Amino acid sequence: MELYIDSANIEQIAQVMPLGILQGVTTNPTLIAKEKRDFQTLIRNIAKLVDGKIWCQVTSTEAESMVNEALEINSWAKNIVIKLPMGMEGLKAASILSRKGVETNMTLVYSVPQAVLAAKAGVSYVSPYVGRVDDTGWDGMSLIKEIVDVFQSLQVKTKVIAASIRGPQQVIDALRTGVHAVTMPYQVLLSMVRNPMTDIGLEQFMTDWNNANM
Ligand SMILES: O=C[C@H](O)COP(=O)(O)O
Repeated sequence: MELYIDSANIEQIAQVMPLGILQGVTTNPTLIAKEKRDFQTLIRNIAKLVDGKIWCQVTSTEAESMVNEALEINSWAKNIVIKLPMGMEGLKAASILSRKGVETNMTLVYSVPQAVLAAKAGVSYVSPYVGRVDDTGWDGMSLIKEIVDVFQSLQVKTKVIAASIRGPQQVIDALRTGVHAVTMPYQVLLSMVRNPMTDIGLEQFMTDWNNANM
């Protein structure tokens, strides 16, 4: 079971990595853009905080440029791995990069056929978007389950990382499908940690402890 935080925010990442429960960080161009910092500097700084992988997406649109960009990003730190967008160019780039031994993750996966093609291109991970599928009126979790089942029955080595997660229960539902990994936003991770009953219980313990005349 691999868990990642879906964030490019240094403060959030610095807070959660020491928990020792995450295998790394996933980013995307939207998350990077939100930080309003120099791309390379930001990724290098995140890489220093992360004991694990930092997934960084290329923004080029043609396979050849995607490959060059991926190789450049990949050279910034040892733990940086590459996200490619699903499509003809992404598949081409994935095939080239996998032959070069660069670890890749095919993102924006919305169907089992897309996941199968990405696996054939040699990606290490596919990222189906649970929340965004739900937004369209379809069932994101069923998509995850179908991809996991097809990969298992075909003995495909590519791992499935459930992305676009909107709440703690979705993390658990995704894990119950047999998915290899889940990436979640900071707020979802906090919601998994916290429970009002835990807070009430701890407050009671401390009150009783402090009131005791020992
Ligand atoms: O990069 C993939 C993200 O997990 C997408 O999540 P989002 O739908 O919350 O933007």
